[in-house]
Amino acid sequence: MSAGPADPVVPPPAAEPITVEQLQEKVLGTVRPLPEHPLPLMDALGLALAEDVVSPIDLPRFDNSAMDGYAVVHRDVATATGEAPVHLPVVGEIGAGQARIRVLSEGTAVKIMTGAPVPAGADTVVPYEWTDRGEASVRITQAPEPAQHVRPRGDDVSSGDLLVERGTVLGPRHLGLLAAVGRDRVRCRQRPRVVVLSTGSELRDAGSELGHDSIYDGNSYLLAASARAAGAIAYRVGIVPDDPTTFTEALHDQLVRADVVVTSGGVSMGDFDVVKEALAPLDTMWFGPVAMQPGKPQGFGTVGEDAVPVFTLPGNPVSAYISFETFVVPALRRMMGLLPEVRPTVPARLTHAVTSPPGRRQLLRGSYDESHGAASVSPVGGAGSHLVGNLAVADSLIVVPEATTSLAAGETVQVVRLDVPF
Ligand SMILES: Nc1nc2c(c(=O)[nH]1)N[C@H]1C(S)=C(S)[C@@H](COP(=O)(O)OP(=O)(O)OC[C@H]3O[C@@H](n4cnc5c(N)ncnc54)[C@H](O)[C@@H]3O)O[C@H]1N2
Ligand code: MOO
Repeated sequence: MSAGPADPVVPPPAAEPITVEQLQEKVLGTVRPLPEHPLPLMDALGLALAEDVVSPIDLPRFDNSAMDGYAVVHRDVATATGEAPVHLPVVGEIGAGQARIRVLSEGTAVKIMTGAPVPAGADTVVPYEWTDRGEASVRITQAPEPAQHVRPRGDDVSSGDLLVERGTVLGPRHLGLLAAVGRDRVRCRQRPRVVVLSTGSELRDAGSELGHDSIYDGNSYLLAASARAAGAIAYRVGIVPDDPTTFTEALHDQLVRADVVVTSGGVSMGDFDVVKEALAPLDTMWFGPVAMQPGKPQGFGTVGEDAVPVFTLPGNPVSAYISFETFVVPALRRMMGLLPEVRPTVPARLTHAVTSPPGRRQLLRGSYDESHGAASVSPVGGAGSHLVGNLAVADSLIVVPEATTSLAAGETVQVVRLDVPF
């Protein structure tokens, strides 16, 4: 039997895409909440509180004046009018933080400033506007109500009150309250440290010269800024060329300071897809397509002794960004103890018709508007995953479900609002 022509190389069958939810489940089944620590208040902004905070003191801490004026005994001034003013000797002055006079005798008045402690014996404050502002003696021409302009101790917060509940996401007002009762640290889950690596031999740093075939590395800024916006600490590592050994070394160098690693590029079908080449042999990593657009080629798993979660996002900028929002943000929120983990969608009326390929959930860039009552969303630019100009203008993603290939203007769609806290 004579030898025939060599058998053609048959490529392995393409992997079946998994759904967005399946990859989210894989991610959330892997990442764990980070440990809790007492953190300085300013570092706790945006984090979930990991303790119930009970007030150790009353607020106001002492009866204090709500006005600049005179502290008096109400009985002494009850009859004061313009026609029949009351005159009282002034025994001194009490400034906020300068309360040398602690007791007031009947038949006298003491100057008092807003916030200063009302002396024992006094029960009412007469504002300057109802007096002649006398120094040695004061003429009072209007009678206040009993206890008027006195802010009583414990009126706002009582010692022992539950001030901020475990799980509350701390905003500026919570931090203000916690500091007001004397807390300088609170227990929170620590922020994840996210290392961002951009791969691609075509990449150059912003600010440097471009060659005829090079482009600027926008993704490391896009992803590091997204990590910071999600509440994480971001380390933007330099560009890694398309060389698997260099990539593996760069990755392992970074693991020591990473709770999460995010890479961009090198995960598709190309001849230089460095990330896939370096990590696909690990049985702790998964690579495959996800039924979404942009963001089809994805990889996720863990690397190193500490099993650091690694997200290998596609290099196209819009794909990288949408993948980060869809898969990395829920992981970061799980680590920080923030709920919900996946950003919720809201309904809105579509202003223009759109089309979409079958079998993939399309996430179209959109501009959301609720200024005219009902919520609406307009598509921004095309669907191409290289269109960063459009991405910067968009504030939302229009969700076109997998089985839908077209939507008419006026239909209701689900929208991911990108810039609103959740
Ligand atoms: N034969 C096939 N080719 C491609 C497929 C496919 O299924 N079969 N999928 C396409 C899809 S979808 C995507 S998304 C991309 C993903 O490719 P990679 O993750 O391997 O990314 P690269 O090839 O490295 O880069 C893609 C694109 O993005 C630019 N890029 C990369 N990094 C950056 C960066 N840091 N800043 C700015 N721009 C970046 C890069 O220059 C390329 O233009 O694969 C398709 N191909
Ligand atoms: O799926 Mo790719 O992520 O379209 O650009």
